[in-house]
Amino acid sequence: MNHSLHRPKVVSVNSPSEAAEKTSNMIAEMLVATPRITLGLATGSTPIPVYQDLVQRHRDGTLSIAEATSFNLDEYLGLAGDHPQSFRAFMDEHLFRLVDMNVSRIHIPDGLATDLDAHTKAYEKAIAAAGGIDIQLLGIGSNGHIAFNEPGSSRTSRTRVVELTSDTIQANSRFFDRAEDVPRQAISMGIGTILEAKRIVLLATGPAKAQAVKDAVQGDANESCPASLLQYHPDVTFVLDAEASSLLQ
Ligand SMILES: N[C@@H]1[C@@H](O)[C@H](O)[C@@H](COP(=O)(O)O)O[C@@H]1O
Repeated sequence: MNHSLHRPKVVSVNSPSEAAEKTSNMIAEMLVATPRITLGLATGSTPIPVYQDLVQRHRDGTLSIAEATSFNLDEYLGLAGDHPQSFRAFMDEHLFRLVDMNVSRIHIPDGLATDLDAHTKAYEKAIAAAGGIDIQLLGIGSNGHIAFNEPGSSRTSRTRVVELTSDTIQANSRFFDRAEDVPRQAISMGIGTILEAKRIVLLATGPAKAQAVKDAVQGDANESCPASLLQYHPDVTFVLDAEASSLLQ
C-alpha cells in the first residue's frame, strides 16, 4: 500500500457541462489509445452528462467501447438489476444499452446475491483478473462519501456490504417514490479497492459538493471524509465546476 500523501490535481472550469466534457475527454482518450481498457464506473446524477458525451461520440463513430471491461462501484442491497432504481438499471439506461459494450465484460455487484461474502470476494477477484482498473470515475457525496464508503470507512476497506447513513438515504430518496423505499444497505467497492485503480478522476458539480471537495482536497486525509483518503493515491484529478470549487483556497 502507498503510504505517502499526494496533492490531488484540480481542474476547475465554469459550468457542469464543461466539467463533464473534460472528464469524458480523459476517458475517451484512454479508450482510443487502449481499447481493451478496464473502466471503473460510477452512478449518481453527476456523471450522467459524461455518459451522454461518450454515447454521442459512439454515435458519431469516433468511439468504440466494445473491447473494454467495466466494473461499477456499487449497488443497492436487495434490488434486482431490473429494478428501476437499481444502479444496474441506471447504467443500462445511461450507457450500457446505448453503446457497443460487450455485456459479458460488464460487472456490477448483484443486489440479490445470497452468499454476500462469496459474491464480494468474487468481485474483487474479477477486478484483479481483468488486470485492475485503469481509470476509475468517481462522484462524491455531500458528506464526502465515495461509492458507498460512508464517513468512518477504512482506507484498507474492500468490496463489502455497507450501511448507508441517513444523509445519503435522504439525498438518494429523490430517485425513489418515498424515502422509506431507499435501501438501507449496499454492496460497495472499498476505499482500498478504489485506491488500487491506476488513475482516478472525481467529478463534482454544484454548491452542495463544495465543502466535501474542500475537505477532500485541502483537509487532512482521514476517515471522517472518505474522499480525503484519495490523497494516498498518486494520480487523482478532481474535475470541478465553479460552484463545487468555490471553497478551495
Ligand atoms: N453511491 C453513489 C455515489 O457513487 C455518488 O457519487 C453519490 C453522489 O451522487 P450525485 O452525483 O447524484 O450527487 O451518490 C451515490 O450515493
